[in-house]
Amino acid sequence: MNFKDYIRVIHDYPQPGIRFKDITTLLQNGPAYRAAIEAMKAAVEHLEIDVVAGPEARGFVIGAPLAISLGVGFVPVRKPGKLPFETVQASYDLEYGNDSLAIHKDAIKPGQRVLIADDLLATGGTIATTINLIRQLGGEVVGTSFLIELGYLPGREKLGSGFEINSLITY
Ligand SMILES: O=P(O)(O)OC[C@H]1O[C@H](OP(=O)(O)OP(=O)(O)O)[C@H](O)[C@@H]1O
Ligand SMILES: Nc1ncnc2[nH]cnc12
Repeated sequence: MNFKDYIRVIHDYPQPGIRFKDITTLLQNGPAYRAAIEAMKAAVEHLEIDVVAGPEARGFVIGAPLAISLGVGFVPVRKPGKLPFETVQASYDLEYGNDSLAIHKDAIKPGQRVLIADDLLATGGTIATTINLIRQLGGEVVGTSFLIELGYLPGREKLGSGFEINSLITY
């Protein structure tokens, strides 16, 4: 399946110069959505993953089905003020703007092998911050998995090394 055919590119959203990759057109197509999750699973199932973590919001619609297909749990990494228990939190810059993310202190057990999943790797700020939070809790990041990677931005470099970086579609 050519997954790129299911992504809608919107020019100058949310600001001039940005080519926004809209995944809603893939999500609304059951066979394409399922095939994308299965392809992402096939790329990471050798990693002996204990848990999948995904950042709010689009990381949920990729990370949660991926976790179910791998037979492991899912940890939501959320925008501030949303998680009810004690958290660790960090701020970061985006392709447009900036934001913060938080994770429950007991969400990851020391030594757990964590796969981070998201819809899209752009500057890498979101996932570099997620990696930082998971490592603060003693988790071992063994892989990162994306539906889309923007190859024209230095996201990979920002993530660092020591784990796999997988993406299904590259622009
Ligand atoms: O690599 P980066 O430059 O960090 O950008 C990628 C992130 O940006 C988008 O999320 P966004 O923060 O727009 O939130 P959303 O999922 O709630 O739409 C996207 O879903 C990734 O998480
Ligand atoms: N170009 C882009 N398209 C969709 N989501 C994004 N998140 C950050 N950059 C993006």
